[in-house]
Amino acid sequence: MIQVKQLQKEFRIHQSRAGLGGAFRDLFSREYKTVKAVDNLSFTVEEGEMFALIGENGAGKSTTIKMLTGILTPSSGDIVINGFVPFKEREDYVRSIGVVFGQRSQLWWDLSPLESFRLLKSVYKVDDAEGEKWLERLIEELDIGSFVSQPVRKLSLGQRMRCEVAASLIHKPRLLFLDEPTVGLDVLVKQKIREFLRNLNETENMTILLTTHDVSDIEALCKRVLVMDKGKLIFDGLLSDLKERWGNGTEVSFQMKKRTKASELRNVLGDMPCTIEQINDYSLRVQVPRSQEMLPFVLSTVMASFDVSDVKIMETSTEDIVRNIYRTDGEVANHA
Ligand SMILES: Nc1ncnc2c1ncn2[C@@H]1O[C@H](COP(=O)(O)OP(=O)(O)OP(=O)(O)O)[C@@H](O)[C@H]1O
Repeated sequence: MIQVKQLQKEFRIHQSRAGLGGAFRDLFSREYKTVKAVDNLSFTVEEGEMFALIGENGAGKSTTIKMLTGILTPSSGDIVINGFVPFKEREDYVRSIGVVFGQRSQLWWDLSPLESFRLLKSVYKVDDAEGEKWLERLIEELDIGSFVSQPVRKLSLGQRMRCEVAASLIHKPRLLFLDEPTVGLDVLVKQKIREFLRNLNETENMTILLTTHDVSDIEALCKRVLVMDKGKLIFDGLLSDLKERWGNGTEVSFQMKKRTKASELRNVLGDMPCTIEQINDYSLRVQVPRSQEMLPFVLSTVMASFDVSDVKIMETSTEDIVRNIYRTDGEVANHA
């Protein structure tokens, strides 16, 4: 579905000189700096994959999405998506993709989403009977029926975002790009959008690419993750591998029925390489290393030896993982 080979994008940025004299000199000769926003990016994606592109601010995610959607022309390298070269065959290509930019709207502000949907239907020349059935399904699954006839400017962010997702899918594309689709939304709306996307991927085999800063988006939706840093791809693989290699392990909190000291827990866990922290007289936190087999052992040993009233298991967040990758970025280049 997607083939990207040695993709590069450079921007030439004007450098302003300092002070009044500098501004005066700028009038006659300008200084420029070249920024490599995307640097030698290569990856392939099969039809029906749902994957995430992550990285810190300025890593090059938006520039990549803009090249993949045909908005920007690469400085060099190749992109072939669904048989099209995006920036060369834009008109035909955009009929096969849907795009949601979390920060920008594709709905008409003074019209209702429903009117925008109808306009988009005629822009994309969507077949009427089938298109209407598809639209009904989008309205139902995104649960937007109760406000789809109100002007967009009167909708809340969460309501509008669900309408944006519907608008991007009016022409039933094979591929959907979402740039920060859940930014600023509350938990319930996030959940609704995620559920919808999962269902779309399963029932329509739609290929979905997501960029996000919200780690729970990735955990809920994607097995595969691409991590970018300073324009380069530094990891391409399973989220589970990413966690195994760069995660901090698992944190388990035990709430005890009786007063329990960290030293008592240490006695039963023996030489197990985990750290134990006393939270208060009745609760303790155990940091279990990455190895998968250790967690069941810690849980069963502690439960068998103490009167435990509650247990909470917390996995390392993907944000921690990305931070860990950045700390060792010299080493990770080999894993992309
Ligand atoms: N139109 C442009 N002109 C000049 N430089 C640009 C332009 N667009 C992006 N850049 C630069 O390219 C680099 C990558 O930017 P990009 O927006 O792709 O990052 P990002 O990973 O999407 O970041 P964020 O998470 O903040 O959106 C940055 O250094 C940015 O300043």
